Amino acid sequence: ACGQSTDSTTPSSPSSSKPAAAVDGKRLVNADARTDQWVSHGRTYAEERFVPLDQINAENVDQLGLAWSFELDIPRGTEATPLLIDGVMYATGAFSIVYALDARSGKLLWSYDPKVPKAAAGRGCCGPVNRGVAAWQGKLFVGAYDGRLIALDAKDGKELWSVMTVDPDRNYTVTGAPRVIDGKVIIGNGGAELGVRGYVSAYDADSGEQLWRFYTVPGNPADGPESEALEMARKTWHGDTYFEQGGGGTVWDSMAYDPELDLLYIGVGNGSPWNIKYRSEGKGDNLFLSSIVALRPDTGEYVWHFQTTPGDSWDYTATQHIILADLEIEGQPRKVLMQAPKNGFFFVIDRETGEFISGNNYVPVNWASGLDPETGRPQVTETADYSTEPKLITPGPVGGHNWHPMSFNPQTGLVYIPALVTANLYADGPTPQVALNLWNVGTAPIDLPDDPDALGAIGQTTKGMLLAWDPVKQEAAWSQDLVSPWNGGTLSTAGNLVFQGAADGRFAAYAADTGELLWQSPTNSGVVAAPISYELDGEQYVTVLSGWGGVYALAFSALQPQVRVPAEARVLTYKLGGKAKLPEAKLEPLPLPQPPKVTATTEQLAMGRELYHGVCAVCHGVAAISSPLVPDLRYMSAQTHEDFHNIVSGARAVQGMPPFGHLLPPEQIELIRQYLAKLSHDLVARDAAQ
Ligand SMILES: O=C(O)c1cc(C(=O)O)c2c(n1)C(=O)C(=O)c1cc(C(=O)O)[nH]c1-2
Ligand SMILES: [Ca+2]
Repeated sequence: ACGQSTDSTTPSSPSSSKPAAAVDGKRLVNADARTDQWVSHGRTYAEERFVPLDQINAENVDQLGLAWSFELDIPRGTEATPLLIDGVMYATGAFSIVYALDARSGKLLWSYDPKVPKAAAGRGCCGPVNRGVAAWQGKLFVGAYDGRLIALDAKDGKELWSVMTVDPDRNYTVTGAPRVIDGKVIIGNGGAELGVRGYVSAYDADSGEQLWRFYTVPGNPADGPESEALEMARKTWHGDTYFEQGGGGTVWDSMAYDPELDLLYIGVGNGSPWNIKYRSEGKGDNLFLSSIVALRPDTGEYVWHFQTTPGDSWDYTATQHIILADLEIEGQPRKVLMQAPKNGFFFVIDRETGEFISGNNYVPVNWASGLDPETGRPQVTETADYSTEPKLITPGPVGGHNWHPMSFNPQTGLVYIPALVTANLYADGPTPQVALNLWNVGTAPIDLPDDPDALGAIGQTTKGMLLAWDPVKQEAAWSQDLVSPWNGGTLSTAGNLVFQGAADGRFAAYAADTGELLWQSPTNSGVVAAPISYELDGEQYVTVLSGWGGVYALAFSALQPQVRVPAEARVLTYKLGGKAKLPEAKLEPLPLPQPPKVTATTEQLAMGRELYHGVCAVCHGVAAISSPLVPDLRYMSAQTHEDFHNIVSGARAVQGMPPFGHLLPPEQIELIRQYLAKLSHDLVARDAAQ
């Protein structure tokens, strides 16, 4: 029983002598035909994340159970989509660790740890996550968080080559999955919150030699003319200081490829800093920020672009998942590209030309009143301008949709979006020097307002949605509300199902046509990754990685009190009648702290709060309310209070606490400590009052 393989190669078991991960151009281009494989990130080059299998379907999904699970080494943000090649599953975990598992049993075949220095966690915006590997002719490729692109022998995980793809003196990180096109490994990077210039590069799969690099924003004006594309882009920037702050435009996640048109599509991120006032004298479109750019994969040559947020000032990246599909629009077959970028508008673009076809907002937005019907250019409102006073803007910087992959079911014609409904109080703010390795976004630090009205407005509008979007009608078909905005990516199947994990520790299946919740099962930790499905020996499986994490999990526990999940990370594989059990979820309440005396004045505490939110909150959480991924500083012991200055200065760098001694003088560290002690006292007082 070899499933529905439609080519002559029979699936091999991991113990056979067949070469591992023998993926070539033919297999990648024809990936849709093999339901016993998942050979590239979005299953196919078009990245639909749709599996034409219906053994598990809306009628029997209630019998789905765990077949096996495998625990990962690091219980932190787990964002990877695994690959499934000839019976072997290739997954990645936090800090870019790679695992090869026997897909039938979940048994570990090998693992590879690139030994990313733990303190590097502080060099990225959003945690040391990794979204998966790519495969080509016996090799696997992983982008390590510290900027290396590493080739492994798929058979045993031995390192074959490793190249540094970034300037290690700037705050670049790599979180996205590489893609391979005709022997070229394509990889981008992140860092646009910390002052970098974005680009995407191609490396030779055999040798690791760099073949081309496409920068997404203009370089140092002092260096003279650049490529034609960048000369065109330069005309949309003002002043010449953007270069010192990087400019941004990182390509940190999405890519897709159309083999017929031979076009590689990349999703480009936000400006660095966010605030256009400090980047481009407050004006200009700033190409290719927040754009989808089409390139020739052989050379990296620019072909066309479509900018989703001209003059981005809100971290509205267009790095969100890109799906290629053929749709009938107004009676005409159209080759389209679809994206739901952070800015809240769903775009359907002609993927041959980059021409705008249609668009509409898929979540509430107040930064724009709509799109120009001809060009698709957002019509920006007064509300979006925070240059003179703070503004409550929707969506916030985590977007209406973040990196969590969506999926497209050609049978229902719907796109299933893991949507976020969020708002943020944007205000003009400082731009610390890039060399300080701090967030440098030119807006006030993330915080929540004390004003109960403003806080209420944010809290009430914050939720998650599994949103079924009709890309032809540009309207919702149905949606399901979720307690946290931050949930898993989606998978569509021919069994009229959509699979999605959730923040509150569940993996669920919904009817693709109606949205009815049909099945759910506990996952202990929260799920942010996207599932895959495949069949082995005639049986259909669904796999998803659990592991609560990513930027919202770290920073915004204060806004999602319902989400109390333990820090655990696993590969979870399900099948009909599966009987395996997960260990009991462990989430012990933390013992109440015995905080030291607060000696700071009210004014000093306010300064401590501001410093905390400027430096600490992106990992330890706004208002110091943290997820269990990193220590909740309100619960610090007396000993930790004593060691606080040393810890902040680097004493726990090997455990992953980045050193901040170079930028925080002892008086400021003390103010932060006092602020935290004050929060501890508040906690104790609240407990006593209950
Ligand atoms: O601008 C960038 O370079 C960049 C990089 C990344 C990243 O690499 O993870 C994220 C973001 N931005 C970002 O804006 C964002 O919301 C985000 C969420 C996550 C995550 O993994 O949860 N990464 C990133
Ligand atoms: Ca960003």
